[in-house]
Amino acid sequence: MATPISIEVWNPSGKYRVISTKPMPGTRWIKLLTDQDCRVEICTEKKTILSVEDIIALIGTKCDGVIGQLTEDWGEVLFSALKKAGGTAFSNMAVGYNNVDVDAATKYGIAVGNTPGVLTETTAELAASLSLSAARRIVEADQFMRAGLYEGWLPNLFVGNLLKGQTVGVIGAGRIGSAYARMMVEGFKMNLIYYDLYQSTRLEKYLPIIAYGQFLKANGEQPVTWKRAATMEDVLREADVISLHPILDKTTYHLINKERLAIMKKEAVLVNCSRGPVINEVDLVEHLRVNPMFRVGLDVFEDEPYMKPGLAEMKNAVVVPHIASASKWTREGMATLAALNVLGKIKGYPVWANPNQVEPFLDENSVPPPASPSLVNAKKLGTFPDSLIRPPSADFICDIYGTNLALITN
Ligand SMILES: NC(=O)C1=CN([C@@H]2O[C@H](COP(=O)(O)OP(=O)(O)OC[C@H]3O[C@@H](n4cnc5c(N)ncnc54)[C@H](O)[C@@H]3O)[C@@H](O)[C@H]2O)C=CC1
Ligand SMILES: O=C(O)C(=O)CO
Repeated sequence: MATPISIEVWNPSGKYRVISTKPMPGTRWIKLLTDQDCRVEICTEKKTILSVEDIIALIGTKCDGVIGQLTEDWGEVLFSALKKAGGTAFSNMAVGYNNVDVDAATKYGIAVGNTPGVLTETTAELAASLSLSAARRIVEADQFMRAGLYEGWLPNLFVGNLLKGQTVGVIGAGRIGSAYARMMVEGFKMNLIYYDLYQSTRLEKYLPIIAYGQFLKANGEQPVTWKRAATMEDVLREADVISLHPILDKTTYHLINKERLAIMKKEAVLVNCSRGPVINEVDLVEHLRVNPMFRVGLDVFEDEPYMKPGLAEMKNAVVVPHIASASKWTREGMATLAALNVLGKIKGYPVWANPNQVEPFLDENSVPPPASPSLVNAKKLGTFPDSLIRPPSADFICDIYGTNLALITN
C-alpha cells in the first residue's frame, strides 16, 4: 500500500478535482483551472518518479482529471483507477506519449492529451547545441580547461568537424526535425538529406533552400542542397551529422543499432533528442569505444535516468539529462496546454482543429479558446465531432468567457 502523498491544494472548494502529478512551471495553468471551478491538487512529493501505486493514491476515490509526466506508466491500471474515480481526462505534459497506453484510456472513455508545437523550436535548438558541442568537442575542452591542463595554443588541440558545406541528416522530419533541419541549413550552410515515412511538406514547403542557394551563389558561395532519401540507410551513409526526431513506437525502437552504426561515416556526429530506445545504447557504447572520432550528443537514454555501462566514460559522447524542452516559455506553455486539455474534456469543450497551431492558447494576454488544444484519441472516443472544434457561436463563447468574443472569432 502506498504511503500518503504530500500535496498542495488550490481552490479547495472547486467542483472538479484535477491532479497534477508534479509541480509545473508558471502559475497561469493553475489560474486557468481554478477560474473554471477546478480544485487543483499538485503532488509535492520529493521523489522524482512516482510509481503506479503513488499515482493510484493520488487519484483516490474522486478525480475528474490528471496531468501526468512522461516518466509515468499510464496504462491499464492507472486508467482503470481514474475511471473508477469518475475521471474522464488525462494529459501528458509532453508531446511524446509513448508512456501512455492510448487504447487502454480509450477503453475507459478517458481522453488523452499531449502538448505539441510549444516545444518545437526549444527542442530543435538543443539538438543544434548538441550537434555543435559534439562536432567541436566543447564538453571535452571545457573539462580540460577546468582540470588545469591548458598550457597554451597547439595546432592539434581539440580539433573537431567543420559543419559548413557538410551534410546534415534528419530522421523523422516532423515538427522538431524540420525546425532542426532549417537551423542547420540556414544557420550553418549545411546540405540536407532527410528520411521520414512521409514526405515532409512542412519542411519542403518552408525550407527556402532554393532562394537561399541562389543568395549564396550570388555572394560567391557554394549553394546548399537538399533531398528526401528513399531509405534511412541513405541518410546514414551520406550525412556527416545525423539527428533523430521520430516518435518512439514499434517502428523506431532500436532504429539505430550495430548494423546501422557500421554504415555511418567514421567521423559522423549522431544526435538524439527523441527517445532513448530509438538507439540500441549497448551497441552505441561499443561503437564509440572502437571509433573515437565518431561522436554523439544525447539528451535521452534507453533506461532513463540511467546510462548503459561505459557511456559515461566515453569522451566522444556529450550527455545531458533530457533537457531539450527546458526553456521557461516552453515549459510554461506545456503546462498550459496540458491543463487546457484536461479542462476542455471535463467541461465538454470541443477539440482544437489544428494541434500544430496552439499559439492562441499560449497568449498570456488573452483568454484561451474554449477547446482542448490536443487530444490524441478524440476521434476514437467518438465524443467529438469529426471536424473537431465547432465554429464558436456568440452565445457559447459569451456563456463561458463573457466579453472576449472578438478574440476568438477572428
Ligand atoms: N528530448 C526531449 O525533451 C523531447 C523529445 N521529443 C520527442 O520527439 C518526438 C517528435 O516530436 P515532434 O517533432 O513534435 O513529432 P512529429 O509527430 O511532428 O514528428 C515525428 C516524425 O517522425 C516520423 N516517423 C514516425 N515513424 C518513423 C519511422 N519509422 N522512420 C522515420 N520517421 C518516422 C513521423 O512521420 C513524423 O514526421 C516526440 O514524439 C518525442 O518523443 C519531443 C520534445 C522534447
Ligand atoms: O515533450 C516531450 O516529448 C518531452 O520529451 C519533453 O521534454
